[in-house]
Amino acid sequence: DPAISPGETLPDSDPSVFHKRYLKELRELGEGHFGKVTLYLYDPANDGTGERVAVKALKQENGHVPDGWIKEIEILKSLYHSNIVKYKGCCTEMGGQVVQLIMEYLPLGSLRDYLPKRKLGVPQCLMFAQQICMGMEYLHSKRYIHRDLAARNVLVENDNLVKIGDFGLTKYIPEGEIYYRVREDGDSPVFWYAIECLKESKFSFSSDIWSFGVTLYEILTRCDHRQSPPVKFSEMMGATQGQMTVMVLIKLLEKNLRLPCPKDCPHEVKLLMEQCWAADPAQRPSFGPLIEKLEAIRR
Ligand SMILES: C=Cc1cc(F)c(CN2CC[C@](CC#N)(n3cc(C(N)=O)c(NC(=O)OC)n3)[C@H](F)C2)cc1O
Repeated sequence: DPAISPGETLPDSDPSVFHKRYLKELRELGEGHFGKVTLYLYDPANDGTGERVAVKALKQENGHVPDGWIKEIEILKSLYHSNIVKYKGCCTEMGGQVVQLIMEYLPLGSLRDYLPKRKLGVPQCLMFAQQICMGMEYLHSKRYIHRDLAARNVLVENDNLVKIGDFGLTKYIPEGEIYYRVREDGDSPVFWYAIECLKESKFSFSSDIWSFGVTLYEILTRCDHRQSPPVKFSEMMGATQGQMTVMVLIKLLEKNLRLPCPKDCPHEVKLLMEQCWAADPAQRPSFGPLIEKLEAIRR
């Protein structure tokens, strides 16, 4: 007897397996040091009725898949939270020598694309900030540190929902450890880095809190380019070049200079940002208490 009876269809293959031949490139969404994110239509019926997906791919590695890349895919695959972008699957090529990460597509893009156009009020900005804290609290609960929290990596689903959208620098912190040590790489987001990251490349849950403070600053400036952290810090530092920048930035932070308070920033929010930027990592709040504080302020 046939494997399946006439009229019966084969159960759909694994929905997390995406076939290269059905991925139709639409446009590039972003470019990173190690690869890029591209918008595709996944159209197996080949009639344009498919769904749009965001595909992250590494720049062509010579034949082998870096284990850090597999780690990033495994991390996103293991995360289920309303404030974290959804993993959809993978597309493998050349017998697994190239693996692409397939995620849900959020057409409104990142906070940096969205906020300058939408002119939201402070309560809505604080709601977004609170949702970032919820996603980050969940990430930390699984002992991951993000290491690249910034408005450019937060996606907008709609006027009431944002999601952390990229985990390119996320690392696991083993039980009993506090810090993750890395060698510096070229284009680190130094203006989002805590002082101990700049000085000793020591990343921790507390250094994510510092980056959240910078992200909150960005949200309150509505991601106005003229007030962006690189622009603002460069004004405070005067013109610098290359490695000098980090040294001058460290000096400035050691003198307890910080990003200025955005114009319509409530006083309690200013205090909250300054706590996130405490020189001593142990003095910084964690994401749970930040959620409560933001709840109290925005209500
Ligand atoms: C290989 C490493 C690497 C490559 C990169 F390009 C980037 C930078 N990239 C991150 C993903 C990005 C921003 C976020 N979050 N984004 C995701 C979506 C989505 N899922 O819909 C989206 N949507 C959108 O723009 O709609 C108009 N943007 C945007 F592509 C920038 C970071 C990296 O580590």
